[in-house]
Amino acid sequence: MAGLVMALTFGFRRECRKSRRQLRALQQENHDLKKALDAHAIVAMTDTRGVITEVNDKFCEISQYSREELVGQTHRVINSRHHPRSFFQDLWATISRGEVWAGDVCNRAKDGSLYWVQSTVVPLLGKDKRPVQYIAIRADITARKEAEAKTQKMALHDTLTGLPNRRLMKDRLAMAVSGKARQPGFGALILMDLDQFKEVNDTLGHAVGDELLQQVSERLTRSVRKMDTVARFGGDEFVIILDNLGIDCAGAVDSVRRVAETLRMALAEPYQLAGRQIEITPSQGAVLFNSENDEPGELIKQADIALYEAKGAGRNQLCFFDPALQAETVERALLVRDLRQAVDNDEFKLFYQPIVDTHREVKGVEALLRWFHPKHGMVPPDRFIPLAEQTGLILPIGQWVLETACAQLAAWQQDMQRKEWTIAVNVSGRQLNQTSFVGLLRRVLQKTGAPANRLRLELTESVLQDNVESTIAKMNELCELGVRFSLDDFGTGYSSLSYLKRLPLEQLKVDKSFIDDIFEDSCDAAIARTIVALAQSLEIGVVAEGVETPEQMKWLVENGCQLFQGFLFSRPVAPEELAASPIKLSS
Ligand SMILES: Nc1nc2c(ncn2[C@@H]2O[C@H](COP(=O)(O)O[C@H]3[C@@H](O)[C@H](n4cnc5c(=O)[nH]c(N)nc54)O[C@@H]3COP(=O)(O)O)[C@@H](O)[C@H]2O)c(=O)[nH]1
Repeated sequence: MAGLVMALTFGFRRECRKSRRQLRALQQENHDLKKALDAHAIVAMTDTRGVITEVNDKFCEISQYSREELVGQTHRVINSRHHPRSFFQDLWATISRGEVWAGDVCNRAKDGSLYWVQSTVVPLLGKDKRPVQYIAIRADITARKEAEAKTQKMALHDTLTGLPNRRLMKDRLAMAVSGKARQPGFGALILMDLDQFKEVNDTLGHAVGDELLQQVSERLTRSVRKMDTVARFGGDEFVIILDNLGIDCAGAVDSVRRVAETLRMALAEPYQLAGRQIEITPSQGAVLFNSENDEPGELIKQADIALYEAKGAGRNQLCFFDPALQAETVERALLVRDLRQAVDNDEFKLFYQPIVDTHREVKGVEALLRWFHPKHGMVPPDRFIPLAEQTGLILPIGQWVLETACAQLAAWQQDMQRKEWTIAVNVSGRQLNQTSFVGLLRRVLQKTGAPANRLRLELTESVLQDNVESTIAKMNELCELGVRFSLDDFGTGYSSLSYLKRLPLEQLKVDKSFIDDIFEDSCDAAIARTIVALAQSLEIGVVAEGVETPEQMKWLVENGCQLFQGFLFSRPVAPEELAASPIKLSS
């Protein structure tokens, strides 16, 4: 028995020593695990109410609170208010069920700075399988979140100005439009473009242009409410989204007008750039929206149409989108698209209208452009010349006209009947103002071999309104090449008689509108008579335009006019159809 007791005692002691060894080993393992966890993770333990019972050093380090300040508090102490209430409601619902919750949390440190943690909250369960406490294990992911935010900002913001870019603007517009389902009322989209930006870029360089865009962005942002969006649409185009403009349409229109005016005034203050004072004005197109069914892409197009109207109406102003304009604008846009191809596709033809003397002998012709559109047939110049002017396409088209007319003049040098004819070509202000215009015409004359003294350039009075001095200088340079000038549509503009005598003109053309009514309107007759007398006293020629009846011609001859153009003699025709002199009068 004693032997058995001893054996049991030894056995028991051995077992106890073994258990102690195992316990020490377990404690060591636990300690190592804790050390490893502390080195890597931010750890906190809470009770079931969320009161912090234990935190590790990393928690104190990242939150900047001491252990004493944290234990006994809930996690509210580090709440950043970044997440909505529902975020934490979801967290608590998950862990209260005894499930693990994982997610990214933005917290606020003691000094107010924000930090991000990737968080896993593990409930420790009691015998009844209900949580008795929670362990939160977190990793600092602030750097990753900052990098992500930076990438996202770059993807959604314009690098030059820092403003929301086109993509973000479209998102915000889509949000504002869809918000109409919950909150009725008007919002508005303003599309804005800087009227003189191209000149700033061209004359002062792109660096100055960039600085101007930055200053414009700041002024725009300062001029609207925080809730409004100012975005850069691209180039010198900006978009402003206004929301919550009320449920009354007229009131919303008034608000948009007020904001547009504020923006216009903000941009009107001179800019100091590259040691120069620069002034710019904006053109603005606006459209209202008040239904979640409005299409953001369509709204942008409509604001663009309104912007186009504002520019066409003289710039530096606001136009609202008018649905009636839409069809016309679409048609115009299609025509411009086709006009771009027209020279290359050989769709233009020059027609010629004779200019005759008192014996109906042809003395020259006016070249008049015709566009034979593959689908629409003949498009009248009144329809496409203004579009060509607005888009700058008048430059390549005008060059084609000059080349074709000069080639015709050169060809007529071999034709005894037409050798002496002149060709008058209409030249727009935009063409004449090109710095390279004199060189261009010199090259065309050389290339075609046309006699320069048979070429007439027809200018309208409007061309002479701006930069009179430089226009006179350019006209004199062109005269040295041998070409001559006519002043077209005379009497319809605001020509100053004082500079008329300084212009190197060969003739005035009396506008058709005066000839039309010489028998009905005594004023028109007096004006036509005065223009003829003026030309005589300036010792230059005069051509009466739009002569349609023999009576008109008789009256003009009696009043001293020597040259005539009009349907009475011939409509503009293709060169091969030009009648021989003297022209038989049409009945
Ligand atoms: N910059 C350029 N402008 C051009 C060019 N080609 C034409 N145009 C301008 O387009 C406007 C319309 O021209 P068009 O339809 O050719 O009309 C001309 C004549 O057909 C018309 N005319 C002439 N006589 C009569 C007449 O007796 N009755 C009547 N109803 N119409 C008549 O007048 C137009 C000529 O006008 P003008 O140029 O003022 O002499 C017109 O403004 C053209 O200038 C081009 O190549 N470049």
